[in-house]
Amino acid sequence: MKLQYPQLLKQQSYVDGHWCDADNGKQQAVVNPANGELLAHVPMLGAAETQRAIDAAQAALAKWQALTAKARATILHRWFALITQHTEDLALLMTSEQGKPLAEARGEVAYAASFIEWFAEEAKRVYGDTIPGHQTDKRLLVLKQPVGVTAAITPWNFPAAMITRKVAPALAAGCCMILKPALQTPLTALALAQLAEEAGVPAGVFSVVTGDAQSIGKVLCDSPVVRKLSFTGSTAVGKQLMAQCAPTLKKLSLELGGNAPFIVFDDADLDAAVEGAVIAKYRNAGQTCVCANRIYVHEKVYEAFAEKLAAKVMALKVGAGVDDGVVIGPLIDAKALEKVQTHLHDALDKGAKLLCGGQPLVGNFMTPAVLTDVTSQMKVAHEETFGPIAPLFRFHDEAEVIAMANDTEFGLAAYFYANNLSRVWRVAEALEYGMVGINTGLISNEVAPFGGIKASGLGREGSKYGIDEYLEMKYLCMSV
Ligand SMILES: NC(=O)c1ccc[n+]([C@@H]2O[C@H](COP(=O)([O-])OP(=O)(O)OC[C@H]3O[C@@H](n4cnc5c(N)ncnc54)[C@H](O)[C@@H]3O)[C@@H](O)[C@H]2O)c1
Ligand SMILES: O=C[C@H](O)CS(=O)(=O)O
Repeated sequence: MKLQYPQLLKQQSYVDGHWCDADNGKQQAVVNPANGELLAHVPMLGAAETQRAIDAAQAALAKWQALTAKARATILHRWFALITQHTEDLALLMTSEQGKPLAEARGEVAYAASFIEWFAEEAKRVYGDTIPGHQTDKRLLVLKQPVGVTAAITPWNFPAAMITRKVAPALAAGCCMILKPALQTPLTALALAQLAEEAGVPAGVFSVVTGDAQSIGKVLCDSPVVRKLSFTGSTAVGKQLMAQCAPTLKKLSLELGGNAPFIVFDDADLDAAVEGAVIAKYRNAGQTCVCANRIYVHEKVYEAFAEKLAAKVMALKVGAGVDDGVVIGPLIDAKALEKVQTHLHDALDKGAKLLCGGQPLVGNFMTPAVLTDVTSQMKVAHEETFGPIAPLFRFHDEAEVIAMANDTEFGLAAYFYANNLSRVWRVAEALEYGMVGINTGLISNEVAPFGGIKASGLGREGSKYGIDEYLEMKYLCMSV
């Protein structure tokens, strides 16, 4: 992996402004999911080092939150500029450790940077309120103040954006943050820390602790100094962390699993719907929390849609993310591939038909698949597949498909294609999800509130709402 700026390949954790190894010298290998190549080693930090990161954050907090919002914004804008300047290196690091095609990795770097730019400006708009007094001698005010020391635990599928979507609002609000990135993708996180240090983020304000998830997570959850935890990952782990945070009553943001329905009505623009389905289904090889997990197509257009989708899917090039023209990279590991194959064969065993793809290739690769005649009896209907399989279900009317779309514990994202305006409003309001894409398969950006309901989590990231997750409200009642 040849970087233009070799200082971005970090093989140490970043605690209290210092690059460090684990106290016991333990390390974890980082491998390329496309070919199993050893990329680097990172330290396996544990409880003691995590506690030091918390202590450093507590020590740095007063000075950091005392800066003006503009002063914090200036540092964040410098961080944004450095990330943008080093896009190629960050994209190569990301593709090497996570597998996504370079074009997607470049896009994620820009997406990740956009949260820093957005919250640099939001920092200056943390407004409070004055409230008309309830008595003539009272003056009432509301202040917004930073939560304090915060922690973040992030997944492997978006190694940059899931981090900046947390760190940016935290630092903008005047908080400090300790981050534990996924073990599979620490290099991108450490490179972001290198650039944060170069941008002038003071020691202790932002630390990156790589290592054993359970022991690091326990220290972060148990510490009364840590006043907030922001987690992105599976619903199962999210529930566990929520329970671990209960004794210290932390503020929580949970961005969890999904099971997105993608509905094609009979009045949809079929070519647009196919284009949207390809993006919503196969982005990041289907390893995205907002991926279309179930595709419902009206019986009148089912065959035409299936044929058009299969033609597009068969043209998607599969291969290593660094290779030209590759659209579908490897899955993150053999276990992920096995789960996707299990979903595929479960559906086939229960009567689904394979229109194209589905073949496992050498290593963690498989060809993107389209399944037809899928029913609610199959695993793909109820579990998050997290891979490149498009299961097509038939439906006959609006009420039926709304009921099927909502028949899940999850509530993150949903999509539908239709042109009748009354139907668009009816369906948008009836879908039980935090986010709904209408005639589009790509909804994620820094300006809109990202998040879900039910088993998909709590809170929102990005948008004007995202910084509230890192603020506390204080009411002042003043006698005059
Ligand atoms: N809602 C969203 O915005 C969003 C975004 C990306 C991924 N996800 C979800 O994440 C899942 C895939 O990502 P994943 O496999 O990394 O999820 P995961 O839950 O296995 O891991 C997520 C993070 O939690 C850590 N972790 C795991 N067990 C832990 C524990 N006991 N204590 C502390 N930390 C622990 C992991 O090391 C990793 O850093 C999918 O369900 C996907 O839908 C959701
Ligand atoms: O996996 C889900 C992430 O949130 C990715 S994105 O925000 O939808 O790009």
